Amino acid sequence: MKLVLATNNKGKVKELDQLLKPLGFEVVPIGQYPGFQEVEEDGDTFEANAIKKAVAAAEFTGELALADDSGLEVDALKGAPGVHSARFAGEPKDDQRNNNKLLQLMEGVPEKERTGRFRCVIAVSTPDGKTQTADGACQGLILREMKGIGGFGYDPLFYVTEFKKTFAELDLTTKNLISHRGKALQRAKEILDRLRTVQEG
Ligand SMILES: O=c1nc[nH]c2c1ncn2[C@H]1C[C@H](O)[C@@H](COP(=O)(O)OP(=O)(O)OP(=O)(O)O)O1
Ligand SMILES: [Mg+2]
Repeated sequence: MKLVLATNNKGKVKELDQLLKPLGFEVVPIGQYPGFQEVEEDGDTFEANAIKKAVAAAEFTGELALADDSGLEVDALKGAPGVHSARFAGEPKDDQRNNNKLLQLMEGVPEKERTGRFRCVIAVSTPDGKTQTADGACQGLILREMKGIGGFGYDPLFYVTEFKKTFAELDLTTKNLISHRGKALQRAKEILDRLRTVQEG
């Protein structure tokens, strides 16, 4: 069964692909459908944005579509950048500038107050516009300098105590096991299973 990934983020595609392939889905990134207009992510919540992206992709392609809206909540910044994570340092969205801005805002914040978490909401939408969501979170600390070269986004600054490593130092399989995205997808599996049972009878 075909499953369109409603994301242009190559890092997400890589992670979601590894999680979804074993489930037997034929995973196709939306980039392979020319002419798809990226939706404006103007929702107040991860959920609203994820739904918006999934619905648009399912409608455009006529296939089952899965979207991910995610971001980093930093306690010392009262939950920022949150839903605005991708464009934290303005347009165009840029991981390096976002990380630099985060480092700057966190200057002088003591160890104990450097807590935060990634959140992810996955939305699954059918071509007839029915949508279901699943969420996941992963707790960590914001480092004072970037560490590691893997992953994407804020990964080099996000330190997981349990592994004594940043997300950028973990291999894909380990990140998927513990990440916000991995956890959300674990929950989304049930949604996908049900949809497939209905479809394939
Ligand atoms: O595992 C992660 N590791 C590091 N950073 C992450 C992660 N997960 C989300 N993030 C950051 C990247 C981006 O700054 C924002 C997501 O924004 P978000 O709008 O959901 O994704 P996006 O614009 O990159 O791609 P798209 O909307 O096409 O799916 O949070
Ligand atoms: Mg986005």
